[in-house]
Amino acid sequence: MAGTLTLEAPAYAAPAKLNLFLHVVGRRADGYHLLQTVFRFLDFGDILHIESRPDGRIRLCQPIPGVPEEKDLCHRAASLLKARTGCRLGAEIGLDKRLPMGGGLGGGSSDAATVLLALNRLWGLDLPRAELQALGLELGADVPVFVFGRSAFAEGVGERLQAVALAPASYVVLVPPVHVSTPAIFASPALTRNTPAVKMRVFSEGFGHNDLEPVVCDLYPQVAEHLAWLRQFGDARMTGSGACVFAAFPDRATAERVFAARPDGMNGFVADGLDTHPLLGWAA
Ligand SMILES: C[C@@](CO)(OP(=O)(O)O)[C@H](O)COP(=O)(O)OP(=O)(O)OC[C@H]1O[C@@H](n2ccc(N)nc2=O)[C@H](O)[C@@H]1O
Ligand SMILES: Nc1ncnc2c1ncn2[C@@H]1O[C@H](COP(=O)(O)OP(=O)(O)O)[C@@H](O)[C@H]1O
Repeated sequence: MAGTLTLEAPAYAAPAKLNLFLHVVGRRADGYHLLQTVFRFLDFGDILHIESRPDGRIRLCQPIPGVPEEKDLCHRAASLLKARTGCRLGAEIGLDKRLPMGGGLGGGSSDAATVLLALNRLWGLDLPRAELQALGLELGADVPVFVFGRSAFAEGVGERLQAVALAPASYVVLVPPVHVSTPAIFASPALTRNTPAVKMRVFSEGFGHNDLEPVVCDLYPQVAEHLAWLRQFGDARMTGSGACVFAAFPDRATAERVFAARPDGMNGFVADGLDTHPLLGWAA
């Protein structure tokens, strides 16, 4: 890895998430949408290398092309934690970006949560999980669930979280070659915002739908095409505000077989669902 990170710099996982369903149940006075969703983590994601720096500087070894350093969610997470705690230490952060950006897989949010969890310990801060979740919410609506660390039913804008048990599953995830703007989809007049709210005790596979999906499919026919292909094999859905689509399979071999049958030029990956975030034990 380039930069000044030592070869021993430990690696921290930043898993992808799927929204198994995503209902828009209302709108807040500030324009943000009230959602109901179930988040599931995957055993595929970005990898971060993080070390504490004694000089107080926060430095990204390999900034993402096109994302200014001060806007990068890793940098913003470290800066926010430092500012709120008055910590004098800094951080050296290397990011091995594997997740497509703006794909609805929560890559940037997951990176931010991993930085919060890792630096909380590396800087010896010992903030409780709930405080890290609240800091995460200032960075983005999807950050708290990654700090929460368990498969979750989420409400509000994603900050009210309740753990749910999910059956083991392997997922085929397809990555259509388009970049969907989350604000543009939420702002669309075509978006329905009145799916009735549900109470969730147990999640059953196949429940619900994604209210953002028809809006994205209208604007980006490639997303509709990827969904149509995957629907030959299972209950395919879009995750988040897209563009990625996924379907669940009971075992890895079946998922691998479906993925191998995809047409030339269709990209994606196969991943297993996780029950807990790899850094779950890093906050109390
Ligand atoms: C749709 C979801 C579902 O998990 O995922 P992604 O597709 O982004 O992964 C999230 O709610 C996205 O969360 P996140 O990506 O953190 O969004 P933010 O940066 O907080 O918001 C981007 C913009 O989208 C709109 N927005 C976002 C969330 C929400 N509940 N209502 C909104 O109206 C707002 O215009 C906001 O300025
Ligand atoms: N570390 C980061 N990784 C990914 N995206 C980032 C990061 N920091 C800032 N961003 C910005 O956040 C946007 C959303 O990225 P991402 O979280 O990957 O998508 P999504 O919210 O659709 O799952 C990107 O288009 C990018 O401009």
